[in-house]
Amino acid sequence: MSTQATEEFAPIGPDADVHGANLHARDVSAWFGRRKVLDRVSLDMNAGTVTALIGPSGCGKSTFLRILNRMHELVPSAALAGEVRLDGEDIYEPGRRITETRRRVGMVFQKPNPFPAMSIADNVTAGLKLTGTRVSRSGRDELIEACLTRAGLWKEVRDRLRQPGGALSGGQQQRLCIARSLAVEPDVLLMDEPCSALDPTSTRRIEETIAELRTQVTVVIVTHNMQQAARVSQRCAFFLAEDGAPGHIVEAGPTDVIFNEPTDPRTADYVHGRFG
Ligand SMILES: Nc1ncnc2c1ncn2[C@@H]1O[C@H](COP(=O)(O)OP(=O)(O)OP(=O)(O)O)[C@@H](O)[C@H]1O
Repeated sequence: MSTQATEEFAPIGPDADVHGANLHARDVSAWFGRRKVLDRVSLDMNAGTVTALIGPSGCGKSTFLRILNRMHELVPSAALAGEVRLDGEDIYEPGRRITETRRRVGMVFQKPNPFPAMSIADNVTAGLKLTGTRVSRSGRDELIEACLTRAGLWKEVRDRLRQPGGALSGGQQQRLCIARSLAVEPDVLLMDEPCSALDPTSTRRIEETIAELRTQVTVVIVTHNMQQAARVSQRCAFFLAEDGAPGHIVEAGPTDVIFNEPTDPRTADYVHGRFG
């Protein structure tokens, strides 16, 4: 598969104004009860970069993603080892507030999950209460417009901001969830198969949104869709869990290398659809 960047997903120039944080995982292992599901995963996810996590079902991609914003520990039997640094700071350092990490590292899930009865506008600002952020009425309107614009939804909803979020299409709901994540000004946006419940047109729209977000926030995306990984990401990590062993990274690097000249034959077999 060729991974030549199209004009739409062109590389950012050296002078581009890049926001977002650098996220570094070092030797991350994870368990559910006594079962080890991830083994010493190390990965750099840098600002200005969309990093795609790829690999067969059950190899630990979602678990790894959830470790990056401290959601893994919500499962009672879950344990982990290793280090995750957000711009150099250990997010698991004792005493660090989980809410602050979750504000800085947002998450968009597989199934769009807006508050269905809440208005589109209120959905965008729903996260502000959780983070204790206060905004004036005019500031709030500006924030709603800015976030919906960044999520690529503004033009479609600007005349119906008072309508419920649940009245939007699936693809629009997912962009509303992206807008809601952006409202708390995260440094990193984690996306767990954000398009798997969407039709091809909505998928394309979300991919355009990801391309636009790239300079604003560090993006890490789990996807089963190889074309999507090739289209949206600049770096890729291939996860594998072989014969019941815990998941690990076989190979990580620039997306065009992973797709066109990977080092490991298992990577080539996976990206070319020969297994998984
Ligand atoms: N809450 C949980 N309790 C126990 N085991 C779990 C839990 N969540 C995931 N697992 C197990 O951890 C392993 C990794 O799962 P994970 O969902 O991270 O894989 P994945 O690569 O994201 O899979 P998929 O692509 O199918 O979403 C799997 O064996 C799974 O069964």
